[in-house]
Amino acid sequence: MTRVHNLGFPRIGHKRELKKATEAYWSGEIDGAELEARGAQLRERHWRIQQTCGVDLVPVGDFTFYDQMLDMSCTLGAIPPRYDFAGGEVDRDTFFAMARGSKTQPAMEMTKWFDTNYHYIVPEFHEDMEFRLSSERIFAQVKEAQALGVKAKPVLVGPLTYLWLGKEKDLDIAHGEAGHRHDEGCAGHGEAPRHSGFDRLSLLPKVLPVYAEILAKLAAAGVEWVQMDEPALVLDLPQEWLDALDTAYAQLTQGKTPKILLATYFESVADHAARLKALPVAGLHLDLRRTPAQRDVFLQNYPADKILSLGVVDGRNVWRTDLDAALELLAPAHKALGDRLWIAPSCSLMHSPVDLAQETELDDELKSWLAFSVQKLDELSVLARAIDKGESAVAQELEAARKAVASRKSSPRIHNAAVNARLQELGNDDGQRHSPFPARAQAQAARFKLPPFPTTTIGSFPQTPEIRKARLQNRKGELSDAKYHKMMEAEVALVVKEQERLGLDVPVHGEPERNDMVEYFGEQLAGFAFTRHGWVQSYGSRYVKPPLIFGDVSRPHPMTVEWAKYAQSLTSKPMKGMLTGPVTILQWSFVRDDQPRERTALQIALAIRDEVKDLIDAGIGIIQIDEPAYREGLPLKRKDWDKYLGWASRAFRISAQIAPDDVQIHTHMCYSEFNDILPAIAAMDADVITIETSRSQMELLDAFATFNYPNEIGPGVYDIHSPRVPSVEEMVQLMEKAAKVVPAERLWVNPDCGLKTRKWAEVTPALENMVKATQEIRQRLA
Ligand SMILES: CN1c2c(nc(N)[nH]c2=O)NC[C@@H]1CNc1ccc(C(=O)N[C@@H](CCC(=O)N[C@@H](CCC(=O)N[C@@H](CCC(=O)O)C(=O)O)C(=O)O)C(=O)O)cc1
Ligand SMILES: N[C@@H](CCS)C(=O)O
Ligand SMILES: [Zn+2]
Repeated sequence: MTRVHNLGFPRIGHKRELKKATEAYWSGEIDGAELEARGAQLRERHWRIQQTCGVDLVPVGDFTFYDQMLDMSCTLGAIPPRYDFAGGEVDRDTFFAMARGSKTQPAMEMTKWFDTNYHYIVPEFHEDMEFRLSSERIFAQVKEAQALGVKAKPVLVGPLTYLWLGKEKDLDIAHGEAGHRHDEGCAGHGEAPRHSGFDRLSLLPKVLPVYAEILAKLAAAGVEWVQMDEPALVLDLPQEWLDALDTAYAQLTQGKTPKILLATYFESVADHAARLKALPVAGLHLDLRRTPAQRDVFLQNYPADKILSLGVVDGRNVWRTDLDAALELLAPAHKALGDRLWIAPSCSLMHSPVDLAQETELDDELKSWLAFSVQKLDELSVLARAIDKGESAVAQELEAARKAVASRKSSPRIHNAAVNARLQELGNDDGQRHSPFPARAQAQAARFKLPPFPTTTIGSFPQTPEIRKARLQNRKGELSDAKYHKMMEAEVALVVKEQERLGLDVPVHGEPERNDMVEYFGEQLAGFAFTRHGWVQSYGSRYVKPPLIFGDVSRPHPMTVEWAKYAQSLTSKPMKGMLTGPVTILQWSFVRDDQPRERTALQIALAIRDEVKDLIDAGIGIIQIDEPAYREGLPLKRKDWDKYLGWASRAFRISAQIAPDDVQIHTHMCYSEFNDILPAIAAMDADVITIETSRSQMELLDAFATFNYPNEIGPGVYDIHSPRVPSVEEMVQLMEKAAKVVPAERLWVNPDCGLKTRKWAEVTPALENMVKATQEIRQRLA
């Protein structure tokens, strides 16, 4: 029999119960016992759903109150000394302090999980670190599952991936003497200082005994299979790390342990096929959605003592699976492996929304094209029955899938001749602006007459509970469109007035009308659909609802122009228009899989270009096109980088190209490390880039200087992920540091990112200080 298993189920709950429970706990509304009870309820519900869908082996340990990497750090006792962990079991307060910071200590760093929009808590390592089993959570959850009659397959982050994704830190940082406190809003900061004399791989011999202890305990608890997630294997790992894989798994398979399923996903591991086949583990999992070609490489001489799990249902996207194609992909594997073939989603389903059944507002046709987590598991069950009992046993299901796939292919909703004609017309146009940067800079200086070190912000101002509540009431029909619009206008007026009072040189409208910087645009563009409940976790208790790109993209009407015009009418200063860029919209949406991403990006670029034109026609002279996901879109394998960076920078340029010389185009980036892609950032040719740098103390700018970045830069001087108000002196110092590496006439002053997650009580004094710091720096340096 073909076994169906799952790599992970979304933990957030159908109605975001996890978010509500954790936030209620943080605010003191519920106590720890209630939080645990709600967690247990969610786990039970999710296990039952998976059983009902026919999953034979159910993942356990995929549930966490914050992040699976943080759970692993707690299990291994990898607690940075600054949290004063006394040993024993890691308590809840320590766990959340590591995630979000405490009154006295900064949180741990957070960064992107591979090329997803999920962020994990980065393990911190120091040379003398000791590891010790410090959490019983995984064992307790296994027991909980077993008591419910669930066949549990515990999931652990494997030792190689765990170490690879962590960072060496100086002990003074681990002790909390450096760095700033930040809260749960912190996502993906710049490169943390690395300890030069120590390599985290040297910790492997210390970490393995704890893994061995965990495995032994799981075996004693009657566990048959453990899933070890080793997605780091899809990256370009150094040779010594690959060699360490052999050592690690040789050690972990000694003695009485459960069988190990080593899971890889997000890319191919075909380059390591021989090594992986020779590992003493009991099975491997491959992501065939990303790279179907892996199948044959692994099937060749696949060891007779191993099972092979094939991920044929996409865990990262929302489209219904073409079951015929999946069966075709599985047929040779079944022939070669028989019952040693397992099937699964390509990766954990935590990157997919929970249940399509909740989407009562989507039209039937579109809905028939989709599968969320629950439906994906149903698809696997159909595939298993088709393999085991023949296609006639699931004829109806296969026919329904066939119809849906055919309807999606041929639907007139997908194709828009005008969009394709525009792409055709674009030809190979590289999107260069009319004049090179120096000429543009001159025209812009003459038009805007900005002072040296101009001050600005990144776009959003606090999204207050009142704003969110009004939006919800409007959606429910309890607040009319007119009243909602008036409320948002009042907010814009308040934000503009506050910026005038503060003396900011380039104001923004504050983005109060936007639920999210991508979803807002997705809701207005043709070719996009949006869901009511399609949330996925972005980090901790922060979730996003990615729009669905199902067809050719175009812009039926202006999206931001009225807001920008209104904001401009309130001030004589140049109002900065605010757009999200094509790569970020692409990256943070569920994208169509029937055409290359590049083509979809270009379509979005043309839609954004239309908006840029309308903003310009409305008199807006400065326009920011945000690209925080530019780095995240980078392929996981270096060999694929150039191709991506070529089309990504072109898509950005195409969106901005229409701007005449005296229109200043800004872009903004955050949440990533940029040093390795500076030429591609320069190739975007934005007049000004505002970029996250304050947390790394402007380290990033060294790279900008070395590369001789040609255009203007606003290195963030205020870490908006922290509630802490930076002092004037601190920001002066950061600017002085910046002015040492970038010519003063090319520098701007601004925060690291948007202020939407902050409170006014933090924002106002921080911006006051930022303006004071600028006045000082002008006196000293201008
Ligand atoms: C910059 N970041 C973003 C990423 N991806 C995006 N798509 N968008 C981003 O901004 N990736 C990298 C980072 C990740 N950072 C964040 C930061 C903050 C959030 C966040 O705050 N998420 C909110 C949901 C935002 C949203 O869509 N809000 C809607 C709906 C609000 C809502 O839940 N309403 C409730 C009722 C609320 C009430 O009564 O007060 C309801 O509908 O039931 C809106 O504003 O209308 C979150 O809450 O998690 C995400 C990623
Ligand atoms: N304009 C957006 C960018 C966030 S990355 C904001 O200010 O929130
Ligand atoms: Zn940002």
